[in-house]
Amino acid sequence: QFVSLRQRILSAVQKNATRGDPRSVIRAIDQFCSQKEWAMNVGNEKGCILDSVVSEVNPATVLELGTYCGYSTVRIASLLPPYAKFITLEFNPDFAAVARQVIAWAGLEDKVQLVEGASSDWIPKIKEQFGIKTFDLVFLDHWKEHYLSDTKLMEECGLLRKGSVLLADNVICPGAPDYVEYVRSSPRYKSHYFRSHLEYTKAEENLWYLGIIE
Ligand SMILES: O=C(NCCCOCn1ccc2cnccc21)c1cc(-c2ccc(F)cc2)cc(O)c1O
Ligand SMILES: [Mg+2]
Repeated sequence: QFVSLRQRILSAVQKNATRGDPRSVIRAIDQFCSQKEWAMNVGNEKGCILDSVVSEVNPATVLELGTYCGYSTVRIASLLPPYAKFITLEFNPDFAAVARQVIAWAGLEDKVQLVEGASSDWIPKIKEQFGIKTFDLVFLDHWKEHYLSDTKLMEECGLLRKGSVLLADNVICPGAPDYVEYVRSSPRYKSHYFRSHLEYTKAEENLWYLGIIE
């Protein structure tokens, strides 16, 4: 009977990765998606850039918008200090169900809080629900047309501070032109991009790095 792509990704992890070994989980997903079927994980090339930003920021609080199968969630969680608080938000319950199992296979379920729902509903509730003042790092990888509105919403909710870093995937493909235009022209942000490629392809892509300067 029909097995969804997300289920095939989970099976590839359970078959080829070692329980409790995040790197083997990442490798298993990348092998499956480069050899068998494309999927919208951030991928290894952009993933290495993500790793370097997480290591440099060394965040105590992280928000990820867009869990999907948990690939970037595992990459980020495996680099966080023990006291860190990491919230990842997924809209699609089927993706969230797979992500929970991928995160658990990596042995990182205690490092991550996976929340199901829409960013516009959850962002205003994060402070009281999770006892978080501001985020040191935000990884945007959800609906591209919500990057700008959600960044403004995070500002309004006081979730960002001077020094907060926002990292956005897919600013070229599928693209978030209004977001790029807004942050580039705003004096509040210092922004630059890391040249890369769309996951598992040769198509040009950038990871858009954004530092809040005031
Ligand atoms: O669409 C993409 N991601 C978003 C998923 C839905 O996110 C929904 N979603 C997740 C939390 C969440 C919270 N609130 C609202 C919506 C919320 C996405 C798409 C592509 C892509 C590139 C080329 C193509 F030909 C086709 C697709 C690549 C990527 O790397 C992506 O990330
Ligand atoms: Mg993406």
